[in-house]
Amino acid sequence: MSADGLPERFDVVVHPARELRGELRAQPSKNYTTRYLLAAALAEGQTRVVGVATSEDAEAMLRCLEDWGAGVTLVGDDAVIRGFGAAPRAGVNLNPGNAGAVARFLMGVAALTTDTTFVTDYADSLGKRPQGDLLTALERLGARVSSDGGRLPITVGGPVRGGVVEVSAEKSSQYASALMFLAPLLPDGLDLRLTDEIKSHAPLRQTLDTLAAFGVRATASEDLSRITIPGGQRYHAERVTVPGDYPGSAAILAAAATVPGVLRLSNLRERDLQGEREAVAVLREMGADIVREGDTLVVRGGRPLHAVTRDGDGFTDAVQALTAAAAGAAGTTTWENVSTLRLKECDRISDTRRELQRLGLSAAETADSLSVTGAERVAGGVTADGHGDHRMIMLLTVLGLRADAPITITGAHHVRKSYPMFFRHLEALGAHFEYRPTDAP
Ligand SMILES: O=C(O)C1=C[C@@H](OP(=O)(O)O)[C@@H](O)[C@H](O)C1
Ligand SMILES: C=C(OP(=O)(O)O)C(=O)O
Repeated sequence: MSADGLPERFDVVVHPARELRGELRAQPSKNYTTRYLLAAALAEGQTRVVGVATSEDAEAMLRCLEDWGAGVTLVGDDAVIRGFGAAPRAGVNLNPGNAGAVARFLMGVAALTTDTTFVTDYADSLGKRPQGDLLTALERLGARVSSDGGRLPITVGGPVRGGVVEVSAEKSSQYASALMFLAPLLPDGLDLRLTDEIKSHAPLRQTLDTLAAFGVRATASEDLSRITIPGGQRYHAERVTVPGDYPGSAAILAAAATVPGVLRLSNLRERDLQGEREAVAVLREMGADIVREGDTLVVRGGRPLHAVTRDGDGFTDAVQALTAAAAGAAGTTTWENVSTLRLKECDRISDTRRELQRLGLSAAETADSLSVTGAERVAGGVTADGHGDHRMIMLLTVLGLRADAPITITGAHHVRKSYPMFFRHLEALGAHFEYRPTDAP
């Protein structure tokens, strides 16, 4: 059994919920957890990271940082990190699990070592995701890079001095973020030129926010196409606190908006650089009753919703949760400009369209958009594929809560990648699940 009391690997049976009612505290942010832990390890001395996430991605970052020589002590909900500064241990094999941001950020920093090799057990997920744009930028800086056609396993080695370098931001913002973490520790720093269409601006601003929190000077053009970080700097922060997680909360908010009841969800600060805070505005635009009381959102569920058309790139990690709400909204909802969704843990455009259709919903896709036509009822009584993707599992779960008959989701344990307490949180609101152990990975 795992810490959440659930089987190590399981399929979940989602029973329809008549009502969701109660209070929850949003879990710690995945994006800020990975950033603060890495920055703390790049500092010399000790940093307390208050309220870190306990997800698989957080554990992956902690594991890799320890392998690189950081001291990690978990004290209650906090992680106390003794950093290795600009000298991660050389000759190490790092395993980032299935965590894309962890893998990318560490591949950038690996230019501080003579050689670091990155491997993964998730050949069909992280192993398939593209790394070429980051590797090209690292090679332009003089790093030695070897890969399997731009995919893991990958070895990166320095030293590099820094300077002017271009990096494409069209497939992922994580490549640029990776170089931003490396930059201040290089002799010459980095003058980053982000090329092609820049996607996922919000995580780039979260990276800038993290550098500032650790005393690192950086300047960026308003459109983020140019980011300049002087070299010879040091990371330093005594203590940082991880804010609440908007991407995972978007699934809870979608559930609360589509099922009758009242939810109070706290620990979601109004001023926050996570793009997925926009999920609140989108749900309101759809007709949901959501009121903010400071850092708490109050949702009164069950109101009729209507479709919207939105550019989804600004809240990429909330698109699937919002799709679950859109599946019950009158009309056809379209998320535009979401091509990067094809490059996540699964192809979140085609695989989501397929699962929606499997549940009897009308859905469509183009190269960079996903649409769903809402239906008053979802029949349920089917087994859906979780695709090993935490956000697909959350989408399907929210649909199951509203279905006429139970929905079974395969590989539901993969929700632990970002939200280990997801099912327990919904149970606290009155949802009912069955957990069926499985030998499937
Ligand atoms: O920088 C980050 O922490 C992240 C950036 C986003 O990825 P892309 O930049 O690839 O869209 C997001 O989907 C991911 O969950 C986390
Ligand atoms: C894609 C995600 O994360 P990552 O890119 O870090 O794997 C996500 O959290 O939805």
